[in-house]
Amino acid sequence: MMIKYRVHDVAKDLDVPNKEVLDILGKYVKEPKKHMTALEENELDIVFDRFTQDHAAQNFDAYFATRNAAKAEEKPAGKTAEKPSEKTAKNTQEPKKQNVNNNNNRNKNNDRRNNNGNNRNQNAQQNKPQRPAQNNQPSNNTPAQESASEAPRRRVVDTRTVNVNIDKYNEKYDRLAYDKVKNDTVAAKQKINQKSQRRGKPRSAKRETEAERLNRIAAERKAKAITITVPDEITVGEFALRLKATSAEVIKKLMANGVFATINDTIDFDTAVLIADEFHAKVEKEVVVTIEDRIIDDSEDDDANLVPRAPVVVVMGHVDHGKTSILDAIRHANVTAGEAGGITQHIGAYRVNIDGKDITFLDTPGHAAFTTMRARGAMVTDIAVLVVAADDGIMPQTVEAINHAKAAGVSIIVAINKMDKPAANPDLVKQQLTEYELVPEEWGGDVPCIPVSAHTKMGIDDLLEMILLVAEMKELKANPDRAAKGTVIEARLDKGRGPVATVLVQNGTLHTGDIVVAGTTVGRIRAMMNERGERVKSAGPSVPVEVTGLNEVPVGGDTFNAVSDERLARELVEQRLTEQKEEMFNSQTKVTLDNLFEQMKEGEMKELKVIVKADVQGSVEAVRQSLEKLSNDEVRVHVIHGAVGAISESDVMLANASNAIIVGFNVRPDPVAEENAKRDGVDMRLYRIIYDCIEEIESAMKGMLAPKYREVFLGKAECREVYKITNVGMVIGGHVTSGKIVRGAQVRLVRDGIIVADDKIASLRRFKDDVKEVQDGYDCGITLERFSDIKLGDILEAYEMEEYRD
Ligand SMILES: Nc1nc2c(ncn2[C@@H]2O[C@H](COP(=O)(O)OP(=O)(O)OP(=O)(O)O)[C@@H](O)[C@H]2O)c(=O)[nH]1
Repeated sequence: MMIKYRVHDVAKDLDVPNKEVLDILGKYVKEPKKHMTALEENELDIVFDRFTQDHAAQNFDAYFATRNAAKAEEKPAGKTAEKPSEKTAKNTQEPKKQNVNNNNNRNKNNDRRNNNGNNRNQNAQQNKPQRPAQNNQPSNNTPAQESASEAPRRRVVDTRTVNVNIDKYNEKYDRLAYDKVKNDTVAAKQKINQKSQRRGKPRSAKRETEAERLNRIAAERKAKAITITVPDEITVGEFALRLKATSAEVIKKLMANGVFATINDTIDFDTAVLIADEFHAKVEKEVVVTIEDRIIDDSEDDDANLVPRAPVVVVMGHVDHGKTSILDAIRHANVTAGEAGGITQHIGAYRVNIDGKDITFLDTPGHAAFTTMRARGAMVTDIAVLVVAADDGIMPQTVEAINHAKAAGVSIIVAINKMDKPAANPDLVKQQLTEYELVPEEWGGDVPCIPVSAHTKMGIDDLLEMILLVAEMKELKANPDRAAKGTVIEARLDKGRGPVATVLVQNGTLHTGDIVVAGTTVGRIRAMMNERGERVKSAGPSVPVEVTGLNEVPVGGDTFNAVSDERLARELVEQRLTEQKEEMFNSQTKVTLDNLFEQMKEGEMKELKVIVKADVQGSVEAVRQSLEKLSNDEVRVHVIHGAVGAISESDVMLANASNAIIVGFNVRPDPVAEENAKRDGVDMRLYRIIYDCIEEIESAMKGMLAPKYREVFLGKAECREVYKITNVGMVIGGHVTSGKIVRGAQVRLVRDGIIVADDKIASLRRFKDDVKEVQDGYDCGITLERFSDIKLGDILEAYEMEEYRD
């Protein structure tokens, strides 16, 4: 389609007023034209020719001079476009240009017209450089032909002859691709190139070897002098890890220092410091922050916060010397008429008030409770009242009580009781006391001796006064303004109230609602009650209260603490329970006939528990009776379970839980039981004759057990066929299921867990050959020396007896 090229278009492209184009046309064309008139081809030629002639440049130099000046002002984008144009201009020699013009002007005019819409502006710009070429080259063609050919020709040449420096771009691409490959994983080709470059080179050239790494770390260590933290004890492996060294390095250094330890062995802090020094590392003691540290306030009290507290008193003495009577007398002496009947509670401790001063008595007479508490690390009492009956004097339990009180470092006050009795001889008691380094005050010593009578209440007040006096001397103090800490005096499970505990607050103040951890129990104090059965909201130092709200019954002597965080408190209790279980598990040594005597000697074994399994009920009973008759003064033999049948998994479980040994008569353990017994260390003794069993256990109890032989298991075979061969007898077609079957070995024939025979292997064959042994997984033919009643499915257990010394 022909695009209309109007006058004003031409004028615009030539960058001249419409009038100039119209004037040219007016000169050469008859018909008058207007600016909207579309021009014919010949008309256009005329315009371009005329226009070219009118605007011709003088020469190329002049053209380029003006061109370069203009270029400086142009945008950079213009530059690239300009370069090729210049080249083209230079290359274009005058005769050549003429030809081009001559040959192509018509076609190019057509091109130009076709591209008219898009290229008008471009044409206008390109027109200017065309002028000098045309000017310098006076053409034989018509002006119209020459000028019309220039613009389209330049445009075409521009794109075709641009000499792109491909190498430069390749170079740039290479650089870009390399960078990208370094950071990313693109440019596959580049990657391949890199890989191929790497091929043939040793890997170590790029990667650090292990030795290099270690050297580097060692150098770093030396340079930096790292500091590590180490607890009291640390395993070699963990220590090496913290040192950033290998275990082998640490073990080597340890050996050099005379310590032979493996990776799992522990070394103490001092050794760790020594070794760390060789690694140029400093060691700091690791402070382990436990849950206790976080929730229990264990800080020392400031003297300024301390206030006097009531003494805590325990009453001790020989049986029937009047401990309970004295405690009752004190309790009643302190009850005013109005309160009579108010004392209905027994909470394990009570307080009396003497002239405005309190005394707390532990209502658990006897040194047993006192000792139990001490054994649990609870230091509860300040003063011990030693009750000695004036008519009886010092007796064995009095001595024990003295020793316990002394060991605990508590002050002793002697109450010489039963003074109302005619046979009372207080001087004798005092005399006896001196024998135990308790010198009465009146004899120049420091032990107050108060004659009392629980019956007549004589001297009770003096006793209480003396307690207060001693307490005063001791300057007992506590800080009521902190979280409570104390000891569980006693505890029980109440049907309606759940766990109930009497606790003695020793420091701080306990409030209802407090979260408390007591040993392995935890809870929020629901209610508190004093010894009068009155509800109280708080209990300060030396105050005994009965509390409810704990999740379990604590143990007397457990320390309790009011804590700050319930969740952590529960976690702490869980932790304590786990530790307790582990401790129990570790401390419990399984009883075996071999260690029975040791355990008896150490007093750990008071009762030998036995589980009896036999093939018939008669044997079970016979064994039970025979064994129980073995009981002596030191140990009682107790058959905790007896039954017929093979030793089962549950027998082993029972033995494990109750620390018993298992005795089997003509029975065998099933495979699971055998495995479990081995794992749990349960002693399983298997006999065929009751007498052997009795003898062995008896000698074990006497420490005489020294078995010289033991059974060594060889292997098991299952009877899969039975053949009867004349002159040979019964032949077992067996399959070895574990270990090996050996010719001449002892063999036990087991049917449904019961031993049906104990015999010897007479012959062993593989196919037709006699063999010495047959391994696991193979079939074989077996004959026994004596037993012939063989059945399919019977198990043959081959074993041999081995002599051994302890
Ligand atoms: N005559 C007289 N008898 C007393 C006196 N004190 C206690 N008794 C008697 O001594 C006996 C034992 O008294 P308890 O108070 O039970 O003695 P205990 O030391 O608590 O005894 P156990 O709890 O068994 O250790 C009782 O029969 C009392 O009546 C006293 O001062 N005078």
